Amino acid sequence: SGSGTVTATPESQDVEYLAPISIGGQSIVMDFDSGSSDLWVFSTQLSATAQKGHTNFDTTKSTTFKTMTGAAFSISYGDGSGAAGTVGTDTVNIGGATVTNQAIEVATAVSSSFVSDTNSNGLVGLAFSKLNTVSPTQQKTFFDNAMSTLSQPVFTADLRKGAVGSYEFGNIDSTKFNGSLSWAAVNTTTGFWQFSNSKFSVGTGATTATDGTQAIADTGTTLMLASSAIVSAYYSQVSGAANDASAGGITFPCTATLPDLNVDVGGNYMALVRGDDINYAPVDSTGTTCFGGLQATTNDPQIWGDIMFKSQFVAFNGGNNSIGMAPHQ
Ligand SMILES: N#Cc1c(N)n[nH]c1N1CCCC1
Repeated sequence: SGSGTVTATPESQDVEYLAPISIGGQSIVMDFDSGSSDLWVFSTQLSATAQKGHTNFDTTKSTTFKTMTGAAFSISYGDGSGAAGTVGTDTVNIGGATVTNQAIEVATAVSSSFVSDTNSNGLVGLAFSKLNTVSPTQQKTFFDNAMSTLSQPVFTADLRKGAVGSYEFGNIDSTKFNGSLSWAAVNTTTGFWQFSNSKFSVGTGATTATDGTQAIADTGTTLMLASSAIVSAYYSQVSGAANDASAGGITFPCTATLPDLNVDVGGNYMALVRGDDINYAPVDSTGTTCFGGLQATTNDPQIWGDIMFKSQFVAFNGGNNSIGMAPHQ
């Protein structure tokens, strides 16, 4: 109902951005992910080992939780991580925006990377509901459920490099970006917030066309995974950049000057990704070699994650299936 805003806090090295939600009155810090569509949470039904260090949702302590008999979920992510469990409904409140019958996916098993990341206690999936994994009856995302009662059918991501930002539902705060938003059509067939990317330029260089590539806006991915055309053109302008097998991707001297990257979004907006944001982090404590925030993927669509969000304020419009961007204020 109305609107709601929560603070988005980066984990160390901006690996992911976490925000608090309330489930049946229990406050739980979650990873907000515009690249998936399940709301699942650590629970007291997990093994004691898995629960250790986490906030674990306890269905027995919620007076509003209702079991969804016979329902189950099982989700696996591109990085090999995953979770599975049972399903119920409860009241979810995110910064004031409330859904009373939200499907809550109660984890009974989670993969090791989730267990070890004790800052995060589950995910809030914000992609389209067609990707939700609940069976036998697919469930809707929080945003899908909230849309009809939000002041506007939108949510926004204001993510910052090494600093707190915000997620907002139902309102677009124009004090958070420069100028006006540029809107692009979203292709909803894949279930992602997917748009066309037809060209790019590096620094002040010439614009290069890309043949019909697409990209998704994915807050649940740390880096910006782009086509090899973009990535090779970009790093050709960075002296000392090279693929570094031991680091698992392209690295460069931490002293390198990184140009800005301009990427087309939907054919009518060149989104600037700051070179400074593409210097992701040193690969080790010596601070000599740095890991690129821009890495190559053969995946189509490309997966534009948090590195892009650090330069661009992003609005997701579920009313007309469009995505809006503008440089942060
Ligand atoms: N891999 C991956 C991935 C993605 N593309 N969006 N969100 C992801 N995860 C959320 C929690 C773990 C991975």
